[in-house]
Amino acid sequence: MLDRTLVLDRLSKRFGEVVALDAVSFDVRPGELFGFVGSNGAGKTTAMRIVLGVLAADSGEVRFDGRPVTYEMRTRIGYMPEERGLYPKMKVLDQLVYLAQLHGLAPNEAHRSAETWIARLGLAERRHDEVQKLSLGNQQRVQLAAALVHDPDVLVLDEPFSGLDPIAVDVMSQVLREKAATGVPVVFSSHQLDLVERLCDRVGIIRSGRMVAAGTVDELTEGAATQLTVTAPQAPPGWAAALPGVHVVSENGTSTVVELSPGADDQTVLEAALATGPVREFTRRRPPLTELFRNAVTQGSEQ
Ligand SMILES: Nc1ncnc2c1ncn2[C@@H]1O[C@H](COP(=O)(O)OP(=O)(O)OP(=O)(O)O)[C@@H](O)[C@H]1O
Repeated sequence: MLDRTLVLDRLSKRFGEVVALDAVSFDVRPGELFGFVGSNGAGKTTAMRIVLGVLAADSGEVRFDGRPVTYEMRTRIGYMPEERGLYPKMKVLDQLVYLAQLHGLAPNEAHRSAETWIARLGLAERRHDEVQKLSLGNQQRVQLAAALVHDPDVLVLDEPFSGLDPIAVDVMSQVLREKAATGVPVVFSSHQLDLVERLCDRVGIIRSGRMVAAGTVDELTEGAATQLTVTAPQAPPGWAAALPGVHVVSENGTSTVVELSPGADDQTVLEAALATGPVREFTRRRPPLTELFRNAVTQGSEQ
């Protein structure tokens, strides 16, 4: 039976003294959008390059369909490299046709596919322009088209959203969702965590070459301390600061976010809020991915 899961299994890579990856493992399942996040220099690009075979791992293995990824299988991966990889002087259509043929499509198929993606990504008026004459955002659209033009079985995209305007972000998001919906595993790196949270089925967080968390945002939230949002318009600033087992995360106008220590009672917070006057909101809050990320990348580090 086919198992179209992309598996990174204990990948390690050093550059001299620098340990870029230390036994990094995660998998991207068929039909899944997987967000790969981590601070600058955490190892995302290195891991993606190893998946593509642009770099060799010191140890560990990449598998797809249950088998180690070979050179032939790599031609079935759509890749958007961080450094981008287009020929600046080639025209958009020519470039896409060329890349599609390089990946094994017959000339007429290559043409058809290139035209399809040019239309889908809003590049019709630019199809005979040299890539170097396009705006950066449009170059990025061409780069996405280049990753998709050979109808890949896997998509690996290094920061595909960086530098895109909101419309282009929507187009990119939609295309990635559609591609995943056809059963393709899609992994992309990004520093735009709100976008990752909105778009991805699962998220992996890497810190200094080690995976520190992977799962759905709900799974990553499990075990996090309970947080409450309390809106009490007449409460004086700092009203919650002295409550036992309560840590004030933020105070924004009349709205206060507090975190409870294990065993602390949310009713104590409610009573304290009510003692100040009316309470307009009292809800449990799911920490956003940015907060989980901040905790994951700072926990256990020296700073
Ligand atoms: N070719 C190389 N030679 C030496 N060191 C390298 C090389 N490529 C990466 N590194 C180092 O490996 C570590 C991981 O880098 P990598 O580019 O994978 O991080 P990243 O998570 O993609 O970062 P960013 O978010 O900034 O793109 C960094 O310390 C980087 O300096």
